[in-house]
Amino acid sequence: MKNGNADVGLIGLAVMGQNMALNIADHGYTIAVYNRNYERTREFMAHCERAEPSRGRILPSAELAEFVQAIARPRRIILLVKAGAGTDAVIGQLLPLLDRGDLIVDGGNAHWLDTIRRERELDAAGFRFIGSGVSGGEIGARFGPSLMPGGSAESWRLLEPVWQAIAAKVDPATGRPLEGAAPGRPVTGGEPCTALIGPNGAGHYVKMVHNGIEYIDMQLISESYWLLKHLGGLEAGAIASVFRDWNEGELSSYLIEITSDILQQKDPSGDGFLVDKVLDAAGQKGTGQWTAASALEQGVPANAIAEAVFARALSAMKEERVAASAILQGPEVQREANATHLVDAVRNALYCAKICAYAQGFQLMASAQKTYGWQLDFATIARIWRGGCIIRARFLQKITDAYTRDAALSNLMLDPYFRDALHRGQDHWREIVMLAVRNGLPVPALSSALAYFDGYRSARLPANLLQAQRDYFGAHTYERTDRPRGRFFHLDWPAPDRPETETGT
Ligand SMILES: NC(=O)C1=CN([C@@H]2O[C@H](COP(=O)(O)OP(=O)(O)OC[C@H]3O[C@@H](n4cnc5c(N)ncnc54)[C@H](OP(=O)(O)O)[C@@H]3O)[C@@H](O)[C@H]2O)C=CC1
Ligand SMILES: O=C(CO)[C@H](O)[C@H](O)COP(=O)(O)O
Repeated sequence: MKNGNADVGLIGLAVMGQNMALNIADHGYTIAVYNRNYERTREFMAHCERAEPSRGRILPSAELAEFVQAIARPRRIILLVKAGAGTDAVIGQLLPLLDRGDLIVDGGNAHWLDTIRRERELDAAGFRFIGSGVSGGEIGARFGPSLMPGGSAESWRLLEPVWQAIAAKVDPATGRPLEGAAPGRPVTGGEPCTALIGPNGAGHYVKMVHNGIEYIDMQLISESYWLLKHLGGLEAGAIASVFRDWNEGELSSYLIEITSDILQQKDPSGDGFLVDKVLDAAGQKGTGQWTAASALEQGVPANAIAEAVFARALSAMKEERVAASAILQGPEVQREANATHLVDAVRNALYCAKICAYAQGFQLMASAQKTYGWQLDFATIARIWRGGCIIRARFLQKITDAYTRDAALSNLMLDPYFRDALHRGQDHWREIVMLAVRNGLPVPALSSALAYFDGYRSARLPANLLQAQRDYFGAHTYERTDRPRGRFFHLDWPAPDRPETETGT
């Protein structure tokens, strides 16, 4: 195949692809672009002509073969197309046009098992493949996303300069994102929010867990808003101010910041605040569900993350809930007299639950790495989440510090900083969950995170009875507290004298 001059190629010019192409061009690379539907390419180029200083470095093609020919070898081709069948279709069309050694980078939200399969198949056919998580939405793709690549070290060497250039940048000491990028003027300096996560599907797995954490973070914030609204009697504009204050402290994060902005938005087509008119039915595209399913498969108690997925599912049953609300009764909501205290207590509850949510996400990755033969560096993962991605937060610096102190930390909650924060905040957290329960306000994320905290810190749980029940009806055996672990016993429950036998190890 002919060899062109473009440094990089990109396929898929929907919101993510357009913005990443511009980001790459702003960093001085010449980039060939292609989209299945050429009309989208035409509209994109028209926009570039109007408004983009780097337009001269963007080379559109109407035909896939022409696009491939425009790229210098070994080619680096980024896919930002609909995950799943769309990605396989594009790879299938590309392969006959490529040369051995060319690199395909899938930046979509792919399922990690698909990425493992694609990497194996492409490697066997002599091509290179990287599955890279991309986070930050439209603005991140444009001015600096967090990038989580998975693939071989050899493939990474080809991609690394581009990924390091376009990734979000943070101040290495404080972890604060470097702001101020504009079209044609990317930020300079700072530490890039990207690193090779591991081989094959590791990058996409970590991106999936990022999204699982995103789900629970958003659900916790939404529950906090709901409590301030119903128990505190605060209107959206007042809650926006509360979140603005919180964004100055330990809760400071992109999601808190956008929440404040959303809450202060007036309805553009009516009276009052927009948030009060947005239908309470949340969508989802699958990454949260994959995270919860993976946690179940791995046997990792990521109950709060799963609750966040279920909470979206329950919200989507809007008509059924409306019908049920006329039949099923709960308590009358009693307003809290001391709004200042309520705000403080909710802030502490949110922070404590957030610690648990991240602890669950990191425990899940720690388990998955054993299953898939990866060696994940959790300090690095936290480091590259400090900027660019949806869950970026001041908090991520604390997680980086925790895993830097102890790379083998078994649970984030055990790190001294987070342990002390949980100890400080738990009284308020319990108070808030009790208040919510007493008033019939659903707080699945705040309460399941608390159950996780209490379960994890319990030396003994009622599973003694549960295991005895299993032995009773299914001869599933039990271990004894007065014998070493790994020795199993069975009681002959139906026998009149109920003898106990040791069944082996
Ligand atoms: N939106 C977001 O905030 C984020 C998205 N992502 C991921 O990035 C990827 C791109 O996302 P987004 O920009 O939102 O776009 P979409 O996920 O909506 O995908 C649309 C793009 O995929 C192309 N496409 C779909 N099916 C095919 C096919 N069979 N063959 C060729 N092209 C196809 C479309 O081409 P056409 O115009 O011809 O239909 C279009 O360019 C997705 O995998 C998404 O999961 C990752 C992080 C954030
Ligand atoms: O990856 C993303 C952000 O990190 C995408 O915005 C994704 O679509 C979010 O998931 P969902 O649509 O299920 O809310």
